[in-house]
Amino acid sequence: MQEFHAERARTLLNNAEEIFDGAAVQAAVRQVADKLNARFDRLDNAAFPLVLGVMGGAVVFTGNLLPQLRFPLEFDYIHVSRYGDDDQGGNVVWKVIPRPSVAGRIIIVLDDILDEGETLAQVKQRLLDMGAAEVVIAVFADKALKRSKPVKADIVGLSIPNKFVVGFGMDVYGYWRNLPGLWAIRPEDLKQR
Ligand SMILES: O=P(O)(O)OC[C@H]1O[C@H](OP(=O)(O)OP(=O)(O)O)[C@H](O)[C@@H]1O
Ligand SMILES: Nc1nc2[nH]cnc2c(=O)[nH]1
Repeated sequence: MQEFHAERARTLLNNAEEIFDGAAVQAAVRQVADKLNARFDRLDNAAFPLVLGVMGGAVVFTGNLLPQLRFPLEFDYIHVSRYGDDDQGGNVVWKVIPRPSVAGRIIIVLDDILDEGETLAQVKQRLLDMGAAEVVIAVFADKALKRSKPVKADIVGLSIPNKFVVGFGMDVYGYWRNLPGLWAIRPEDLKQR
């Protein structure tokens, strides 16, 4: 079990660079909401989508986005972790799996970040295997990588550089999910670079 130290948290943040401030973050969430509303907030749309937040990182994005969605929806969550308290991904660990009621539904998956894409690729495949009719992926941030990813997001709030970021739900070693903006951690402060 990791020990937490307030001083370490403050040092990580002091060395970090803010790459999107709170206003830019909120504008990005609004853009995601606009795109989802354009697709689902229509009188001729009989679909009743199930919105699934991918915990824990999506908690802030989800909480900011949901009140901006104007169409009838159901909300639920799944819980998946690939990074744990590390800054590099490992195996995808399912902590809460989707409920069987995903079968036949249009699912809107919300996640904070699409990085290497392993997490959302597995999430999407699992939902389709369980009989989901369609999976629409909306991410707050899509990280620019030089290689291709195993899954694409349908809706992206921000395209971000290839840096390890924290804030707006994202953590470094368990710290700083609570920041309103997005910060890039100084590479020298990461365990694995
Ligand atoms: O595209 P990938 O390289 O697979 O990474 C993206 C995933 O990493 C983060 O989750 P993490 O495993 O850190 O768990 P958390 O949501 O609890 O922060 C994030 O929330 C995504 O789900
Ligand atoms: N906090 C955080 N979690 C991630 N998971 C995948 N990429 C990232 C990242 O850049 N920051």
